[in-house]
Amino acid sequence: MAKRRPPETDKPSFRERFEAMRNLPAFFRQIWQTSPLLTTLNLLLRLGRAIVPAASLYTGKLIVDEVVRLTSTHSSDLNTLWLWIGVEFGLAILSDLLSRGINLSESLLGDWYAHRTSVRLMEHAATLDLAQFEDAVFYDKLERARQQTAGRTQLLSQVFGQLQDVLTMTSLAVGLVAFQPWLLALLLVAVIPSFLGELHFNARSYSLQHGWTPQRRELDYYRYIGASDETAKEVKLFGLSDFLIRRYESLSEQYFRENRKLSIERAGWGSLLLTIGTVGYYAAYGYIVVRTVSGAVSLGDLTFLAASFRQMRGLLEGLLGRFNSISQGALYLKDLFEFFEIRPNIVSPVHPLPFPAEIREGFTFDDVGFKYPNSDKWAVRHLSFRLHPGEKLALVGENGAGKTTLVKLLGRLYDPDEGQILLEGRDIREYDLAELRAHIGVIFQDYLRFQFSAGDNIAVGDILQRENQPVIERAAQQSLADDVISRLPGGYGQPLGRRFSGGVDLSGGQWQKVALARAYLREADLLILDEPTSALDARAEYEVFQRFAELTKGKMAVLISHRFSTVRMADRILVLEGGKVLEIGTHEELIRHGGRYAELFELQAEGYR
Ligand SMILES: Nc1ncnc2c1ncn2[C@@H]1O[C@H](COP(=O)(O)OP(=O)(O)OP(=O)(O)O)[C@@H](O)[C@H]1O
Repeated sequence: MAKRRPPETDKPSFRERFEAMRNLPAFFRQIWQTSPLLTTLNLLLRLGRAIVPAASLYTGKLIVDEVVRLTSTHSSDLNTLWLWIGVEFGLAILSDLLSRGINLSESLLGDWYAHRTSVRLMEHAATLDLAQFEDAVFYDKLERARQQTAGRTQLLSQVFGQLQDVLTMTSLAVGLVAFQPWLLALLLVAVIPSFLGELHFNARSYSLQHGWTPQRRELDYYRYIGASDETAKEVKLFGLSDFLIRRYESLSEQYFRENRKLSIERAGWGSLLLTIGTVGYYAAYGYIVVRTVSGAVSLGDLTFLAASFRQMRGLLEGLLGRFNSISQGALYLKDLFEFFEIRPNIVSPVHPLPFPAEIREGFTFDDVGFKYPNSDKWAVRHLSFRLHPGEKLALVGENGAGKTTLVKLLGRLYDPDEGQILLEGRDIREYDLAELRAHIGVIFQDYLRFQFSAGDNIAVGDILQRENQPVIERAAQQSLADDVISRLPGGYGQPLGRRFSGGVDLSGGQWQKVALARAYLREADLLILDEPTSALDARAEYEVFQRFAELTKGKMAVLISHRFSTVRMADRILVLEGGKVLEIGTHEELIRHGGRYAELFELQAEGYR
C-alpha cells in the first residue's frame, strides 16, 4: 500500500490556540446546564481546597518556630505546640475530604455531561442530510466530535483545577512576597522555558491527531470488517483475514512511528527545560539557607519559604502545563462545536403547505436533473413523467440507470439540482418534510436488518405503532412474514440477527418478507418497493404481488424490479436509460412499440423457454 503522510500540515498557531479558548464559555454554559448543583458544589469544594496548602505550610512554620523557642528557652509548656500540631492534623484531614468530594462531584458531572453530549450528537446527526453522511470530510468531523465527548471530563477538571491552583498560588505568593519578593520573579523565569516547550509540543500533538482522523476511521473500518458477524462469512471464504490484518498493521505502524517520534522529542526537550527550573529552585534554596545561617530569617521561615517555593514551582509548572492542555482541549471543543454548527440543507419551509387530504393529480417530475454531491456526472437528467393517483408504476432499466436515485428524490433524501418534483402541482419542497415522508413508504433494496426483535423489525416502518400488536401482525400477514415469525421460538419477541445473544438469523427471503411488512404498516399514499422480491422464491413472489395489488388499491406505488413477471403486473412501465426516460407505457403498448422494453422482455422470456 502506498505510504501516506498527512499529519502536521496544519499545526495550529498560537493565535488559533488562544482563539480556541473562546469556546470555553460555551463549554461552561453546557456544564452548568448539565447540573447547576454539582457545578456549584465542585467550585466551593475547590475554593476550600485551594487555601489549605498555604494554611498548613504556615502552621508548619509556627510549629518549627515554637520548637526552636521551646528548645532555646528549655520550657516544658507544650500547649501551644500541641495546638499547632492539632491544627495541622485537622488541615490534613480536611484536605483529604475536600479532594474526595472534588473527585466525586467532578466524575459525576463529567459522566453526566458526556452522556448528554452523546445524546445531543445523535440527535443532531439525525437532522442532517443523507448527502452529508456520504461526505468524507463530514465523517471526519463526526468522528472527532464523537471522540471528544468522553475527553471533555478531563477538560472540566483541568479548568476547575486551574482555578483552584491560581487561588493556592495567590495565597502562597502573599507569604513569599512578604518575605522575599524577588523569589517570585526567579520562579517565573525558571518555569517559562518549560512552559513554552510544552506549548510547542502540544500544538504538534494536536495537529498529528487532527491530521490522522481519516486514517483512524480507516483503521476502525479494518477492525470492523476483520471481526464482525456481518463480515465473517465473506472474510473467511475469501481468505481475507491476512490481507486485512496487514493493511491494518501497515497503517497503524505508520501512526505509531509518527507518534513515537513526537513523544521522544517531547521527552528530551521536556527534561532539558525542566532542569532549568530545578536550577532556579536550588539557587533560591541555597540563598535562603545562607540567610538562615546568618540569622536574617528564622528556621520556621526557612521551612515555610523552602516548602512554599517548591510548592509554587510545582503549581506554576502545573498551571502553565495545564494551560497548554486546556488550549488543546479548547481546540478539540472547536471540533465538537463545529459539528453542531453543520446545518442540513434539506429542511421544511417555514410555512409549509398542508398535506393534501386526497391526492387528485399525483406526482409530476418536471425536467428533473440531479448529480450526487461527490460526482460530476448527472445521475438523472431531463426526467419528466407523471405518477397518476392510484397508479402502479414499474421502473425498469439497467444497473446504474437511475432507478434508486429517482426514489431517493421522491423521498427528499436529496433535492434536484434542476427542475422540480410536484405533488398536486406544488413543489414537494413546499410541504413539511416529515409529513411528506410520513406519506411515503419505501423499502430499499439494501433495507436494514435491525438486530431487534421480529416485532420491532416491522414496527420501524411506523414506530408510533410499536405497542400496537394487532396492527403489526396484520402488516406481517400482508407481507407473508407472519408465517416466518410464527415458526420462530420467540414469535414476535424473538431477537433477530446474530449480534446479540439469543438472536436467530433468517434467510434472505425471510428477511425480505419482514422488511416488506414495514411498508404495509404505514398508512402511506405512495408505496415504493425497490426490488422487494429479489430474494423471494417464485411462489412467494407471485403471492406477494397478488396481495400487493389488492393492498395498494387506490394508492400510488412505484416498483423497481429486474423480473419482468413482476413488472408486467404494473399499470405502466417506465424504462430508464442513463438517467433519462427512454420509454413509458403499459406492458402491451411497449411490447407493440418494439423498443428496449420489448427487447429485454423477450430476452428474459427466452431464458424460460
Ligand atoms: N451515493 C452516490 N454517490 C455518487 N454517485 C451515486 C450514488 N448512488 C448512485 N450513484 C450513481 O448514480 C447513478 C444512478 O444510480 P442508481 O442507484 O439510481 O441506479 P439504479 O438504476 O438504481 O441501479 P441498480 O439497478 O443497480 O440498483 C449511477 O451512475 C451511480 O453510480
